[in-house]
Amino acid sequence: MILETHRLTGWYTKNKPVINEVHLQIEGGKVYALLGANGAGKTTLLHILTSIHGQYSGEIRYCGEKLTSGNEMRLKRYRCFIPDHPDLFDEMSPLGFIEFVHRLYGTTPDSARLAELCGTFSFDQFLHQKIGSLSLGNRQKTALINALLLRCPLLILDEPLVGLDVVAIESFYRELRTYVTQGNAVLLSTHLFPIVDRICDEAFILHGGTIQESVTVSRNHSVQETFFRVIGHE
Ligand SMILES: Nc1ncnc2c1ncn2[C@@H]1O[C@H](COP(=O)(O)OP(=O)(O)OP(=O)(O)O)[C@@H](O)[C@H]1O
Repeated sequence: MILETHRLTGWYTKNKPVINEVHLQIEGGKVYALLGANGAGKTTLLHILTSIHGQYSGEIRYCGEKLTSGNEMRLKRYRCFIPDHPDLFDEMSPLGFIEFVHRLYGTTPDSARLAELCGTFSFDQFLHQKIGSLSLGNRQKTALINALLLRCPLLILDEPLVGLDVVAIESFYRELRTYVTQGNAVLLSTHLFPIVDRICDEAFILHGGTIQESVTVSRNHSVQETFFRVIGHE
């Protein structure tokens, strides 16, 4: 199992949990969606999993190892997180950023794969520009290309399509599928059912602070219907 949580409870104000006793199991080879209404706690959950938010109880295990404050930096190599609006360094170029993050992970970017991804995402002409001068979509592509190059066992994405054009979205779908066929897993939060139907294998529905349903995505089963039933809307 790449990621497991046990009784994960997180809060901003003590005794007012935003997520409550969440159990997750994420295995390699699959793309998982995290669904929930506005304010359901999706970003909070992703921030707890990636050690951005530290007010939680319960257990998080990456590849069998329990996450603690002592091994946070070491276990970082098991996952890569892309927030909905990535906070990149404006003065750096995308290439500089990619090299910088790889150094933090104790590795170097694969230049052949970088060239391939730049082609896939029509990104060659932006690789040496200042990040601060890039459009939202191209900033998003910087974070995405970097994450795909890092090849962490788990890629975690918060609202990944923000800013991407239709061609980039198609490439993104293909790249995620390839990523998981190599034994990795992807966990993404989204409000968009087309992305769930198109690329996800499983969907977690977060409501009332807990995962109310874990749905296997298939042609015979409408995730959207289950979602509306769970959150109490027709
Ligand atoms: N920094 C914060 N301090 C206090 N409360 C917060 C903070 N961030 C989020 N919350 C609260 O936690 C709850 C969950 O918010 P969160 O952003 O995790 O939801 P979400 O499911 O990602 O929402 P959305 O779909 O709107 O992005 C909300 O009630 C929100 O107001």
